[in-house]
Amino acid sequence: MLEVVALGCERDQRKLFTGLTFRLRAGDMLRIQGPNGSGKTSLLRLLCGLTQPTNGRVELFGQTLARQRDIRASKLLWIGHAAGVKALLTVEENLTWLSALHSTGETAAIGKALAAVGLRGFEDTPCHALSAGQQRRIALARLYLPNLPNLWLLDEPFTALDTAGTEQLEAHLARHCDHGGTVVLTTHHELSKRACAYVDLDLGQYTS
Ligand SMILES: Nc1ncnc2c1ncn2[C@@H]1O[C@H](COP(=O)(O)OP(=O)(O)OP(=O)(O)O)[C@@H](O)[C@H]1O
Repeated sequence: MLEVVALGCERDQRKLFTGLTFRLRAGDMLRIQGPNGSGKTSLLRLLCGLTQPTNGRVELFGQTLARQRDIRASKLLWIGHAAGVKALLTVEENLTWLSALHSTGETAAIGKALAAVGLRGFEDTPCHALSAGQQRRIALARLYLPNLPNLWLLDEPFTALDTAGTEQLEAHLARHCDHGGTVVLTTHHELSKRACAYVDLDLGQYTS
């Protein structure tokens, strides 16, 4: 599904990592950890095709990612480290907007996803009136919409979540993998619930 071959990344003429090679299949969960600044976010951006590698390549379903610009959105779901919500839009409007790439945005599905992340009753609340954890939950509600791509790339998804929210997300990610999905996530958090096919990658070991 996703293959990384001899990948290297440089930012501002400074090498972050080199020689990274791995292959992910349906059902795999890859947790990327490493010190601040080691390049975890930079790696996820490479895996999404948002930036291009200095060396090596990323292949999605057997094709170089750079050549798949038009169809990437249908093959992978990316949630960045910022919640990415618009302060003046309501909770429901934000999720409808965030889901536009993958979902039809039907009201019933939006309502179910918001309920799944504990935001029932907040549908009409403008996002500037929410806490950081509640804003994060809007971004994560995308993971409860129907018809999503199987490959999820998540940058620090546990940021600002409380204990119950963290446990629920861990379980949801593990379930997704155990049903044939694939998850790549960056986090400093030790997962207590993992998919059956779980791999830990310490990016600090690839720093030159
Ligand atoms: N837009 C940018 N332009 C130039 N350099 C950048 C940019 N974003 C990040 N960097 C540099 O790339 C390096 C890696 O950043 P990155 O965000 O990938 O690290 P990280 O491992 O995710 O860090 P953290 O654990 O702090 O989130 C950092 O040293 C940073 O200074």
